[in-house]
Amino acid sequence: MAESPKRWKVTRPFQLECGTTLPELEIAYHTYGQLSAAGDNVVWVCHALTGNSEAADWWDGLVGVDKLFDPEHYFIVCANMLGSCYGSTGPASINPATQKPYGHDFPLVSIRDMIAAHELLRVELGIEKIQVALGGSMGGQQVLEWAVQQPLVFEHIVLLATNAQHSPWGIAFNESQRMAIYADSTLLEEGHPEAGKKGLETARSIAMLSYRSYDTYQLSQTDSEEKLDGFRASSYQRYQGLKLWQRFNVFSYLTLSRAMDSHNVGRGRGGIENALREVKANTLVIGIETDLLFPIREQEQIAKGITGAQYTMLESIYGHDGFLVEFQRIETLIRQFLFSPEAKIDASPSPSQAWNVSNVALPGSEKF
Ligand SMILES: CC(=O)SCCNC(=O)CCNC(=O)[C@H](O)C(C)(C)COP(=O)(O)OP(=O)(O)OC[C@H]1O[C@@H](n2cnc3c(N)ncnc32)[C@H](O)[C@@H]1OP(=O)(O)O
Ligand SMILES: N[C@@H](CCO)C(=O)O
Repeated sequence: MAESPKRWKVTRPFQLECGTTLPELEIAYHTYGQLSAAGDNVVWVCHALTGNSEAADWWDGLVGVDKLFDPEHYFIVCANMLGSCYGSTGPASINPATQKPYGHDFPLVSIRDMIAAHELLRVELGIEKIQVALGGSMGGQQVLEWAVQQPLVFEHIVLLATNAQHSPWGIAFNESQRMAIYADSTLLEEGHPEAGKKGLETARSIAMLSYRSYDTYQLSQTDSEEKLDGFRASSYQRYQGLKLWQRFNVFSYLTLSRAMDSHNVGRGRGGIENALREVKANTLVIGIETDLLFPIREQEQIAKGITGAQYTMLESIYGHDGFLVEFQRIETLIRQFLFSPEAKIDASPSPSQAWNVSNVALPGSEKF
């Protein structure tokens, strides 16, 4: 990370939905800009599974000087989610009871627990209203859950490539990744320098198949010469696994994938439709045509359930990861939603474009 997050320690016990209590809580977060005297310039970004609180880094097309969310005008907050490994309390944190990292003993956390932590921080920062909250994937799950819980806090929400309840399909992907992690016999080996490495690498490789699409692989990983073995797509899978291992904690990965599975805004609220009716924010829902993991019918369901919500679909070859990559087109959609609300964003998906594959360059494709 280019800039270290701020850290706020909550020294009282933090009750989790599963019934366990964390004796204390630390929240790592970034802020950009200043809260206005009227408190009317807050933008809150929720990051996705392996993201962090440095929104101006991983979403630099949207957050930063001269960007849509410019710190000159907005007070932008992004907090590392509970259970992650980028500064907030998670499996890599020291368990006060043992004075050792929680590791595999870290309790089950839910999306609602993450929102409880965000809520503590919101109050600590003196924020009463959030003008715009936005997030994709697991970040969108958090924003939606929060807007259901605290309808009066939010003016606008933007939900990208997300859902109201994590699907059996999504849970199955997550379980397959957890199976890969547990199949690595080094995972719980104390003192092993690379405990869980092979498992996490394999999990990321499986996950990539759900984040991209046939066309992304076709475009970036087609071999230029005929061969029997040693294909580009194979080395890409291995590299993506290694890259995650180098920046992530395997126990956080297990924790966060379980938290994602727990997501259901309808739980204990009489179902999803009832829950979505609670949302009062002006809402924009963005789906990605090629998203295999959170198919667009999930975003259509959210948009149909929230009164007055607008829905639009992005045509993109990036699949689910499009919410991290297609920031220019996302910026245009959000700008229109926020500043030209009278020009309704087209809610009906337009017919698919035929992609001219030779014209599309993917990051990294030139190197292999
Ligand atoms: C500390 C941190 O970095 S946290 C960063 C914040 N992270 C997040 O917010 C999580 C979400 N982000 C992501 O998931 C990703 O970063 C994305 C989706 C935005 C982009 O994914 P990327 O992996 O960067 O892009 P892509 O899939 O095109 O892969 C490019 C990489 O694969 C490499 N690559 C491409 N083809 C091959 C191949 N055949 N074999 C081996 N490596 C390959 C490229 O050289 C490039 O490597 P680099 O990342 O070291 O430069
Ligand atoms: N690429 C994203 C996918 C999950 O939305 C991540 O690693 O967080």
